[in-house]
Amino acid sequence: MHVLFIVNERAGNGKGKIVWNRLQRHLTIDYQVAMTQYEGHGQEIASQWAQNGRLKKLIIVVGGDGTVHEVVSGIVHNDFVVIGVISAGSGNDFARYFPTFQNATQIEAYLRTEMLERSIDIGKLQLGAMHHEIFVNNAGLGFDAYVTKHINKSRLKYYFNKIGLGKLSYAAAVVRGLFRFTCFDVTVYTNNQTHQFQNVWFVATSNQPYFGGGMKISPMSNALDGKIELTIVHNIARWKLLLVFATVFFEKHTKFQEITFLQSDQFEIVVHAKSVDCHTDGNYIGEIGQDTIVRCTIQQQAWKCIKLEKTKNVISQ
Ligand SMILES: Nc1ncnc2c1ncn2[C@@H]1O[C@H](COP(=O)(O)OP(=O)(O)OP(=O)(O)O)[C@@H](O)[C@H]1O
Repeated sequence: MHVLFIVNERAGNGKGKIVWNRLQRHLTIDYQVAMTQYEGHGQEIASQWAQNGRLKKLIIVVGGDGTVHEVVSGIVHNDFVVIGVISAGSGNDFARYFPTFQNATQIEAYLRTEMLERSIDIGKLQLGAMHHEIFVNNAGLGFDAYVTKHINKSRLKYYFNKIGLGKLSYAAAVVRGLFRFTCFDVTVYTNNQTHQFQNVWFVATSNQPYFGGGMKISPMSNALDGKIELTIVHNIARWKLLLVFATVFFEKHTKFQEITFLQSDQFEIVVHAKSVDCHTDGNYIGEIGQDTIVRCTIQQQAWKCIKLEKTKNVISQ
């Protein structure tokens, strides 16, 4: 099997480089490696390499959720490529649910044995008539995307990262956002029903349970079931929203009446606001305008992930 490592050295505030340096010292297999040089490069590398012949191939991503998102975007619906991941990001929600490699020994053992794989669903967001994006883990409209946008722009991120306190820039952006963010109204159409929500903080669309770096926001999500779950946080006081963020780590947030969960294989979400921020898998993708129709669908068994026999990850059980 041909093996390509796609490495984002910048992932996890430089963790990608450290993890790759350590990993490559222990690799004894034949492999190719490509370093991502800019945003979107992971998708370009993966799609070019995947076109190359009809032999089975393994791409191992060294990076975080954003890099996995790009690479899977590049190979979706390609039957010859299997994806493995070595986590080196900040949030690493992918690794909390899907099986991942931990070291070179495990990669080499995988290549020596049956090389099991599993076909996984992917979410798709169609934003208006033109733009569409996939999501491996989740996508979001509203507060979480707003926070992501401000972290990306923030000078604080640069300084905090320099002194190894990258997570503080996230906390600072959340607190700032709590006071500045403007809520919006949303209409959701699904299964011949219409749901109206006022004063919405965010709408998360999930293919797997984890979100935002370890929050199990959508406990019923399953990346094999052909369904997407929507989590809508609405009409909630600022202080109570903080409580939601605190309780979500213990799955107690499901008791709040201000959180609505919906499940289906397709949704139409219409945002009633001048502009609302969006992300897919934590990558900021821009703003949508007043009354844009966001169509969210699921494509079943759209890409292949490694299957490991002995792992604690949910999807392997
Ligand atoms: N050489 C590069 N320079 C700058 N940005 C890059 C480079 N290579 C990749 N990127 C971008 O870096 C972004 C962040 O990477 P990634 O999501 O893997 O790390 P992370 O944000 O630390 O982890 P997580 O998403 O798990 O929190 C990706 O969306 C990708 O587009």
